[in-house]
Amino acid sequence: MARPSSGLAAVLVIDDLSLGPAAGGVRTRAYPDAAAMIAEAAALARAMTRKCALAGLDAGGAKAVVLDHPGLDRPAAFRALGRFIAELGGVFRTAGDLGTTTADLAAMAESCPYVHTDDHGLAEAVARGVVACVRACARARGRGLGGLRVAVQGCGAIGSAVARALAAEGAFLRVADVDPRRTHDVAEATGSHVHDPKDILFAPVDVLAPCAVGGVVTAEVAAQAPAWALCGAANNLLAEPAVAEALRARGILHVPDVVASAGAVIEGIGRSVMHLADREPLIAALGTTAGELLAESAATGRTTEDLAARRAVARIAAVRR
Ligand SMILES: NC(=O)c1ccc[n+]([C@@H]2O[C@H](COP(=O)([O-])OP(=O)(O)OC[C@H]3O[C@@H](n4cnc5c(N)ncnc54)[C@H](O)[C@@H]3O)[C@@H](O)[C@H]2O)c1
Repeated sequence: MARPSSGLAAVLVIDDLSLGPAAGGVRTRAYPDAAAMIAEAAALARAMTRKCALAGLDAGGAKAVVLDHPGLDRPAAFRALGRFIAELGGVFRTAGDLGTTTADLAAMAESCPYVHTDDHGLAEAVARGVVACVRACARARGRGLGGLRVAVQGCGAIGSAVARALAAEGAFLRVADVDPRRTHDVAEATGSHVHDPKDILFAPVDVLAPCAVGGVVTAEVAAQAPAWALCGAANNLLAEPAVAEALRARGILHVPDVVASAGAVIEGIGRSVMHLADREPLIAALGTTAGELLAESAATGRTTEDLAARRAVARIAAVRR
């Protein structure tokens, strides 16, 4: 959609509605062209479909992306986007994502009841899910979280919550952000070691927890990272599908991000659509799902990414019958 007067140029992809209304955040970025916007929205919407299906939510997947550019009149643009989403009548339930501010969400919510503006507790919900999944990796190696060495990439909303939650469980952390102030604040709050953001994924740790941007786990990371587990909250972590097999072949335990990062959507959809008084059982179940995927991968030789996708497709197919 485009609203030239406000500078709004946005793409909304609704991937699947079989399980319920489609959930997905609004991402705001300086995309190079329309094709890049469509490609990212489609990939993230598909990931949301799988994330909701695997988390046991009555929701499908979607994603909106907004072009960040010098001519963007943010209040007017996000108000227009809110009106557009309101016209859809509730098939798209949204919240924040990278680059979208609290003020942007508030502007959308002026005329749209389907915007989750209260981000209180969402990052902590993601962090509890990540901790449950890191615990599943540690268990697979006969370990606990105490003394586990974890590298956390990104010290934003999610990375800082993940670092706090893992430190509280006794893990030893290395943290890195391209913003040194954020790194410093998180390191100080959690007693963590500050690591160079350029090579945090090659740090000498047990577990990598990328919580910044997607696409960071490249073939080179899969081939050379010293870590034996990968479990982060950034969406669409793998740079390309083939990386999943490279990780498996090296024996790196990989919890797909559609499982590890589901805490926020469980909190949001669990509350607003499913009216669950207590969302914790679904968040705790992420760790169970992670453990099952790791065990099934070890038994079958399939990647956890492939097994997770199959599980999601099977749940959706069952309701379509
Ligand atoms: N916010 C949510 O509810 C939610 C839920 C699930 C998943 N996620 C995903 O988690 C990730 C982080 O989201 P957030 O809300 O914390 O965003 P954020 O903008 O608060 O934080 C992202 C941080 O990553 C840093 N960063 C960017 N590139 C980096 C790099 N190469 N190395 C190190 N640091 C880098 C940024 O400086 C920033 O501090 C995103 O991929 C997002 O899609 C977010």
